[in-house]
This record gives sequence, C-alpha cells and structure tokens, in this order.
Amino acid sequence: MTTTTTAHTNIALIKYWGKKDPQLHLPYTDSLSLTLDGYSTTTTTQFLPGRQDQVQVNGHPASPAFFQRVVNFLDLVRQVNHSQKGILVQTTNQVPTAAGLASSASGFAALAGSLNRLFQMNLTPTQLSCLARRGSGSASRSIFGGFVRWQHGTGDFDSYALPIDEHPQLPLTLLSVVFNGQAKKVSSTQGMEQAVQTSPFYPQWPQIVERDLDEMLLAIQKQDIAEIGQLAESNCLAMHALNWTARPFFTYFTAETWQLINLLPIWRQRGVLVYATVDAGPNVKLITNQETLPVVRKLVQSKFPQAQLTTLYPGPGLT
Ligand SMILES: Nc1ncnc2c1ncn2[C@@H]1O[C@H](COP(=O)(O)OP(=O)(O)OP(=O)(O)O)[C@@H](O)[C@H]1O
Ligand SMILES: C[C@@](O)(CCOP(=O)(O)OP(=O)(O)O)CC(=O)O
Repeated sequence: MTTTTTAHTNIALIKYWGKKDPQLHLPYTDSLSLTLDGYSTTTTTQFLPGRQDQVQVNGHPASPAFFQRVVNFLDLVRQVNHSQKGILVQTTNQVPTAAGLASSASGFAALAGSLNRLFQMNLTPTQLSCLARRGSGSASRSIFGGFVRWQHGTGDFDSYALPIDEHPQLPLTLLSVVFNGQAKKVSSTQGMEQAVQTSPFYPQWPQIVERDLDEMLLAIQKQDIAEIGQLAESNCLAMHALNWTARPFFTYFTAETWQLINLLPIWRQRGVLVYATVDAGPNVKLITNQETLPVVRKLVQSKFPQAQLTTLYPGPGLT
C-alpha cells in the first residue's frame, strides 16, 4: 500500500520561540499562524520488506541529518503501532528546505498525514496535530487551513493546534521575498534553545505573546489587515531580539533583511499598506492586501532586483 499526503507551510503571525519540553516539543507559549497556499510538501510512504528505512527528498537520498530526524519520527509512529517494519518515505518540498520558509512545518504535517493512512490509525485532526508536533512544533499548525492557533497545553495530549478561521474572507495577501534559498546555519531547534537559555529578555517573552495574541485575535475578527500586519511585525521583531540578546548572540537576518525592513516605515509614510514578518532565516514575508500587492511588488523589485518574489494567499489544511 502507498499513501500520499500534501501539507502547506504556515507563517506564524505570533511566533513560537522556545520549548519547555524539547523532547515532546511543548512550547512555552501559544502561537498563531496563517497556512499558505503556495509552499507545500507532498509525501508518500509505503512499507518495505525489511526493517531498514529509506528517505528520499526531491528525488535524492536524504542527508544523514535529515534521514535521522525522519527516522526518529518513524520510530515514534512504529512504537505506537507495535511495528518494526521498514518504511520508504518519498517527499517533495515545493519550498526551499531549511531556509526559514517553514519546510519543517509542511514536511512533518505531510509525513504525519501519510503515516496516519499507512498505519490506518484513523487519528482525528487534533490527534494528528499532536503527532505532527512531535516532528516539528510548527507542523502542528499545518494540519489546518487559514488562521490557526496552537495552544501550548500542559502535556503531550493537549498541546495541539485548532483552527480559528479555516476559510478567511479578508483580502490578506503575502509577498514572499527570498534573498537566499540556502539552508540556514542555525536550525530553529538550536536557535530557540540558545535564546531560552541565555537571553535575559526571555522571561518577558510569554507576556509579550499573551498580549499580542489577544490583540491579534481581535484584529482577525475585525478583518483589519493593517492591525494584523502591525502586530505580526512587532511580534516578529521581539522574537528576533531574543536572538540578538542571546549569549553568544546570533541572528538570522542578513544586510538585505535589514535593508528591506528599514524601508517599510518610509513606504508606509507614503500610504502603502505593508508590514513584514520573518521566520528563522533571512527571507521576508510582506503582509499587504490584494489591492496594494502590485505597488508592493514594484517597490521591492526596484530595490531588490535579484530577490525571488512569490505571492501567497491563505491556504488549506492537510489533503
Ligand atoms: N519534506 C520533509 N519531510 C520531513 N522532514 C522535513 C521535510 N522538509 C524539511 N524537513 C525537516 O525539517 C528540517 C528543516 O527545519 P528547520 O526548522 O531547520 O528549517 P526551516 O525549513 O527553515 O523550517 P522552519 O521555518 O520551520 O524553521 C530539515 O532539515 C528536515 O529535518
Ligand atoms: C520562527 C518559527 O518559524 C519557528 C518554528 O520552529 P520549528 O517549528 O521549525 O521548530 P522545532 O519545533 O524545533 O522543529 C516561528 C513559528 O513558526 O512559530
């Protein structure tokens, strides 16, 4: 039997940055994201005759680190199902891998979905969200479409994501600006661990998230894109400030990331609706509306002719 599942990446508008239980991927805070239609992962799984696993990414054998992370996840699923069978995983990322564009989110959501079918586990969406979380925290949110909240919970069984609005009607539009599609040097897992352990500002992070999240829920309810953008941008900068204040400090931003972010207040002063959010990488996602998108595209193209631009809209959950 072969089973195929597709999951989309999501962009966190209120970020997840820090685990109180690194093994179970239990976060310190809730987070809130938008699932995106453009970037996705499609994963096929099937049983192999022996006990050995095989993992292929975009048609090539996975690197040792990639292979090991997937095998750890397969072990977890095998344990639950009392199985020792080897599994072939073939996965295709329609998103640069490990470049801060949430490949781990779509990757582990798709893998969880495919294994759910392979082992005929019949998991509910909530249980699938818990399972995907064990692969990568942000994957818990990619089970659902639209706006999604991951509640941090108290343990393995109540730390899962829930949809807030699966089919948003507001004309929210994102422009992904990719300066560099290469894999980053510090993974999200490593980066957040360093911030939690050493940034003197980390103790304030849960309070910042709580306040931003409440305000974000209201902004979504009001369908106020400017308010959503403003909150997402300030929450993102607070997250990155944890990295700049870690000891030793580190940053995912490059000169181009800064250059673009510094232009935003100038463009806003001219009346352009545009805000930014950045995950664990140098690339930026601009938040705007459908009407303003052509203006934003032109502005970005004129300043960064080499950047790769992709328009993204709210996307679906697991299929
Ligand atoms: N299709 C996939 N199937 C399974 N695992 C995947 C897949 N794509 C990526 N991954 C895993 O996710 C890792 C990348 O996650 P990492 O968090 O470092 O970077 P990212 O892609 O920038 O994601 P994020 O923005 O969520 O941090 C890969 O090294 C691999 O272990
Ligand atoms: C900046 C982020 O994108 C970090 C995502 O981190 P991951 O979910 O990739 O981390 P692990 O749980 O260690 O796999 C913010 C977010 O998506 O909320």
